[in-house]
Amino acid sequence: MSVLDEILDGVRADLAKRQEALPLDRLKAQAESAPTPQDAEAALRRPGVHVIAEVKRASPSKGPLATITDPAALARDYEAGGAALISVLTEERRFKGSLDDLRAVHQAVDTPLLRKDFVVSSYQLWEARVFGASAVLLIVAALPQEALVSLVERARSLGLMPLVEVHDEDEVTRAVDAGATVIGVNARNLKTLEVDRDTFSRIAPGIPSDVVKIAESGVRGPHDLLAYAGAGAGAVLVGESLVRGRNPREAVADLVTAGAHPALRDRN
Ligand SMILES: O=C(O)c1ccccc1NCC(=O)[C@H](O)[C@H](O)COP(=O)(O)O
Repeated sequence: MSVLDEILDGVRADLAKRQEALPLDRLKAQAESAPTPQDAEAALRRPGVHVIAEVKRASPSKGPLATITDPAALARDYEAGGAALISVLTEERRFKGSLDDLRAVHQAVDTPLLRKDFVVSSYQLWEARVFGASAVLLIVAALPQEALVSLVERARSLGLMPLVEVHDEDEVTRAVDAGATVIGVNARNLKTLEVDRDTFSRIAPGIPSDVVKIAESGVRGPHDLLAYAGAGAGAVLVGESLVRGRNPREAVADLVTAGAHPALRDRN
């Protein structure tokens, strides 16, 4: 069984418990008083190469990454550094995240939020709405095509931007067929956990030019952002190097400064 399959088993078990505790009709009722999502895609389509900064406590590949006692304070640092989006991991078993983290971050910042999880059901999209997200991650490798198409449509109907994640050319085809307008290329192979930073430059040329391309994983600093930008990325998604670094606000600001270089701002 791959790491991804193990994660998905845990996600389904935890989801079943939440659905039992709060049936969908009651969750939908909560969504009526939920905050209106922001236009996350518009934020990514502004000129320049953008930074999506991630609240990431732990990972299957590295175990605990940082003691994040106050995710809201970390998110405020990310916002002050200029992040275009903030990603909040809500998977509990392997990443030690939670929907409470998402809510706490939503109450602390105005930046649009990405719910980063392993979405297998529209129930999780409703949760994302209720807890303050403006975007959700949909991982092609985790979903049959019919479910992917349906979740892309449902996310949009709820006002959430679907960020569709791929790792190879076949998955790009599936993402485009599902109607994705924002595609993330993950340098991390979710089955082996290996990070190969060349994945983006190999795969990105096959993604239609009108799609926002996000390079995910393995960004250590501005030099990696510039390399991804050179291969066509419109944004980078960064977790580990920010939560492990000494000053997350400065680290985000350094990336944002690199992404705002006139040569990158003027190319769109
Ligand atoms: O981070 C992991 O080990 C991992 C393992 C299995 C599935 C997903 C995983 N990570 C999710 C991500 O895509 C990253 O959190 C995100 O791209 C940021 O990556 P990094 O900057 O390398 O922390």
